Amino acid sequence: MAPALYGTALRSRLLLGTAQYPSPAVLAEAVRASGAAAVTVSLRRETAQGGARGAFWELLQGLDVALLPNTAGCHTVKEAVTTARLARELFGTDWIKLEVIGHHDTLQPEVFALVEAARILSDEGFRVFPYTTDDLVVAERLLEAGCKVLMPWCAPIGSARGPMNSDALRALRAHFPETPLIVDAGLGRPSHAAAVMELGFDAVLLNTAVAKAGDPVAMACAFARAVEAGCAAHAAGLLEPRDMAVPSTPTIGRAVFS
Ligand SMILES: CC(=O)[C@@H](O)[C@H](O)COP(=O)(O)O
Repeated sequence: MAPALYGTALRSRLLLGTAQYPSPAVLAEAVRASGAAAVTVSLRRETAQGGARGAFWELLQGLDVALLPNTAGCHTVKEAVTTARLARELFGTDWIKLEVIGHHDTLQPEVFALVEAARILSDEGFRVFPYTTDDLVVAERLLEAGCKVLMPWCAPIGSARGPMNSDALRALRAHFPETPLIVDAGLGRPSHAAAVMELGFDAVLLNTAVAKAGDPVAMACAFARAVEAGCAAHAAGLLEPRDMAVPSTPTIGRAVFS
C-alpha cells in the first residue's frame, strides 16, 4: 500500500512535476496513464499564466490528483515563506514543497534557510515537504522543525544522473524508519527509480526525465512500473551482495544419469 503523507493516503508511489512537457495535453495524458498520485505546481508559473482562472489551472483540476505547490525559484527564507503563503491562498492546500535554492550551478538546497523556512511554515500550519540534500543532520533538523516527510535529492535537478550517493540514502532510510522518504530530483531512468525504491524509499518525485523523453507518456508509465518493481523487491527481501562466489546448484552427492 502506498504511504500516507500528513494523513493523506497516496494512490501510488509516483509524483510528477508539471514543467517542460511538449504540451498540456501530453502532460495530462502522462499523469493519467502513469497513475501518478500527485503533481507539483509552481506558483510563479500559475500566476504568470492567469492565476486561478488560467487554462493551466483548469487542466490541473481535471487531473484528479493531489496538488503539491512548490516554492521553485526561491533563494531566501523570506521569498520561500511569502511564496508558500500565496500558494496556500491560490491552490487551497496546506501542502507545500519547500525549495530554497542555495547554489546557482547545482541548484543545491540552501539547507540553513530551508530549516528556518520549514519551522516558520510548520508553525503556521503548513504541511511541509522539504526538498533537501541527503545529509542526516539536516534531516534531523527538518524533523525537529515540524516536517513529517523528507524529500532528499539523489542528484542535482535536471541532471538525470541517478543516485550519486546510495550510502547516504541508505543511511537516511535506516535512521528514519518511520518517516516517509521521497527521492526528489536527479532521476534519469526507470532503473534509477527502481534502485532507490529497492533501498526502501516510499516514493519518488521526478519531472525532467519524463517531460523531456521522446515519448513522455510511455516514459511516465515505465517509471510507474519501475517504482512498483523496486518497492516489491524491497518488500520481498533482497539478497545482500557477497565478495565470493557461492554455488547456486548443490555440489554434494553424485549426478545420476539414466
Ligand atoms: C518537479 C519538481 O518539483 C522538482 O523537484 C524537480 O524538477 C524534479 O527534479 P528532476 O527534474 O530532476 O526530476
